[in-house]
Amino acid sequence: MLTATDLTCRFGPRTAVDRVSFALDRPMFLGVIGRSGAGKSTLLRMLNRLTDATSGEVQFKGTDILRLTGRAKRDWQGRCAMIFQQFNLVPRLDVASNVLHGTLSRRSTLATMFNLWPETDIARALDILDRLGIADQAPKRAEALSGGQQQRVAIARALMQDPAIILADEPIASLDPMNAQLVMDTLRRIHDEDGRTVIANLHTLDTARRYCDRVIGMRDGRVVFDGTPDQLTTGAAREIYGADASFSEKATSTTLDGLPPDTAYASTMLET
Ligand SMILES: Nc1ncnc2c1ncn2[C@@H]1O[C@H](COP(=O)(O)OP(=O)(O)OP(=O)(O)O)[C@@H](O)[C@H]1O
Repeated sequence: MLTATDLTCRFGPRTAVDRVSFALDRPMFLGVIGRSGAGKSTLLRMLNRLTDATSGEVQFKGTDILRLTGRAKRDWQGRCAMIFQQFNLVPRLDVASNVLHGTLSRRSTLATMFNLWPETDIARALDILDRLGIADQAPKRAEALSGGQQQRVAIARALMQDPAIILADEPIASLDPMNAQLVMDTLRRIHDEDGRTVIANLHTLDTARRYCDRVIGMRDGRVVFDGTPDQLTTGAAREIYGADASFSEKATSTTLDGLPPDTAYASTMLET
């Protein structure tokens, strides 16, 4: 279905992603973990064509993704929607309009300028918001919502494109544990109910273990782990995070509440 072969990205002398290969033979929930700078965001951005690969190949259902240009490239970016850590909403715009912006790639400039949305699109946007439990927020400005609500609006905007794949670049890194869980539950539900593939960059092991069918671990641009959550042992985590024998599982946990302050601090250091 989706195959990456020897995917590489160099920024000058720096190799951000180094010959990464993986194949998804069916829709799944894939987690990508690794410490800061491991190349996770660059990998996702290459899949979506936001960043140009230096070499390698990406195939989706027989299409050579890295060769797409113009309209075909924009269509791919719709089928492979991306959500970001900082939500990337228009803060002063109402929630419903933010969601409707998910259809921008197939609208005329004139219709966009005059904020003219077809009724069918408006009804669909409201249905999606309802499904994600935030329909009552539709008239509010995006900036008035909590972080967890804003991320669900971003997911709703992605769903407007009816994507086959959702790429989530650290979707919960700015959220408190409760909102992080809400957002991860939402992404998992979208995979389970719609059969969409979700590929999520995650900072924490416990989240990867809990939500993913498969986990890829990156270190210095390379894949150093590719397996199921069960195979993600403390030893495997050490290999991914490059930590020494003092490596603590708790230091990559999102559940900071029960941890002593210094452990929570260590977690923050690993995560940023
Ligand atoms: N546009 C760019 N120009 C130059 N270097 C870049 C660019 N984007 C990323 N890099 C470098 O590539 C490497 C991988 O970065 P990337 O953001 O993909 O890592 P990451 O694992 O997603 O890290 P983080 O969790 O901090 O976002 C880093 O060394 C980063 O500094």
